[in-house]
Amino acid sequence: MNDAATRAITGLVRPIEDWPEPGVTFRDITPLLSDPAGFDAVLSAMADAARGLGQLDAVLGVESRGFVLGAPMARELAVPFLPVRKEGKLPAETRAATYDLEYGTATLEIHVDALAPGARVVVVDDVLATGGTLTATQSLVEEAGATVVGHLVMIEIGALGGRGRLEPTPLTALHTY
Ligand SMILES: O=P(O)(O)OC[C@H]1O[C@H](OP(=O)(O)OP(=O)(O)O)[C@H](O)[C@@H]1O
Ligand SMILES: Nc1ncnc2[nH]cnc12
Repeated sequence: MNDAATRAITGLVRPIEDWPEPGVTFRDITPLLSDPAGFDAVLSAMADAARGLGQLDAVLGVESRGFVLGAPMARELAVPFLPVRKEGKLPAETRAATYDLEYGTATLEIHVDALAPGARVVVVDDVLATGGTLTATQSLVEEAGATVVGHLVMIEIGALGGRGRLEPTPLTALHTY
């Protein structure tokens, strides 16, 4: 693992206790995003991990923090960036998946014409908690006849067991709490 990325995450991601509800330790990435060297280290490490997954046809980013990481990664890898959005935001025909979060429920959507059958994609997000977000995203990809070759997150919250829900699809996390 990239030491500069690990240092950036452990030094710049801020724990906020009992937010957005009691019992949750929220991992706030905003201090890292405002540190250009730290942000660059994390993006480089994530792009390196994505290159290790072999040929990729697209990077999918999950709204909203997955956009912040996924779009610059797609640019670095020179592949399309495809947004997976919260309900009601995408203008053309969509498919949808509803899922549970650590603190609520949500629905994600993707444009029906975003993915070609057979496409190989990586899904990018900032945090893996319960795995609901990435599981729902994978189901959207598979409904399109495409394949998630890997999930890629900056931070894994190990105690919530999300990794197990994603098996056998590989998950790379730059840092696990
Ligand atoms: O593994 P899970 O339990 O699904 O949780 C992880 C998801 O929760 C957060 O997003 P959130 O839905 O809070 O939206 P945001 O990125 O717009 O803040 C985070 O950015 C991940 O997408
Ligand atoms: N504890 C947490 N911190 C940041 N983002 C999250 N998404 C789900 N759980 C989270």
